[in-house]
Amino acid sequence: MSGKGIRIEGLRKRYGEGDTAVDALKGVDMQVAPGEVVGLIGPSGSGKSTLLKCLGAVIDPTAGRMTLGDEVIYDDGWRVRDLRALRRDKIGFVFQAPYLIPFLDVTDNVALLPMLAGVANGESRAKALELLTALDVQHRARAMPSQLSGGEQQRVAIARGLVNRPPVILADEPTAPLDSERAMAVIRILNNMARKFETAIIVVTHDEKIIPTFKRIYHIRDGVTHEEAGEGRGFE
Ligand SMILES: Nc1ncnc2c1ncn2[C@@H]1O[C@H](COP(=O)(O)OP(=O)(O)OP(=O)(O)O)[C@@H](O)[C@H]1O
Repeated sequence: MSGKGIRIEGLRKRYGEGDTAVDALKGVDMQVAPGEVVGLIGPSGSGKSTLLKCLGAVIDPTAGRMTLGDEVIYDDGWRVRDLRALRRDKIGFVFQAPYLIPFLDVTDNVALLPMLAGVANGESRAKALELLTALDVQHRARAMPSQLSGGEQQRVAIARGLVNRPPVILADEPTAPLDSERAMAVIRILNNMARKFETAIIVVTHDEKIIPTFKRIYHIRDGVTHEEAGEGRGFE
């Protein structure tokens, strides 16, 4: 892989200490190239959420190494000073529930992140509209979240995850509440966006509908990942 994308080596996470310690990640290796969408699959308690939280700089790993592009962000300790800026600028999150802010309209829900990063309001809204257009939901730009269908809300949430053009997107069960057709639409969008913006995307999922679409899958069991070729059947 080139210097871009995300790479994890020997990542460990221990919760607690002594007799009650839980080793949730026991040396995870993973790499996702720019433009690639990989699946992360594993049974309950296998460490998926822990891995996403470490990748998203939401919790501290215990040991290992993480590289984002050419930058080492963690090497037995964080190597970036401002973790908030890392989360805001380098990592996009897409969750199972869209978690849109109910009192902001669609455009401002998406524009909020660049605004928080100091981008002028007009420019932030223009960025938001560009993505809403790419996701074919621009006709709802002035609507409030409660006025949208579930699929539209999820597309707005994807726009929000992408608006700062992060090199990495972490998607946690992004299709769980959607029917087959909408789930495929979300996967198609994530793949298109990955290619268009050179984003590395990791999708945690149990969703049997979308698992065959991945070209590569990481299985996590008991805190250890194993890579497998997926069916890569596409998503039409
Ligand atoms: N804050 C915590 N303190 C102690 N142990 C934890 C904590 N969070 C998770 N664990 C433990 O770490 C292990 C991995 O949990 P994790 O939530 O990462 O699994 P998961 O694969 O996301 O599970 P699920 O699919 O059920 O959400 C489990 O044994 C869990 O009990």
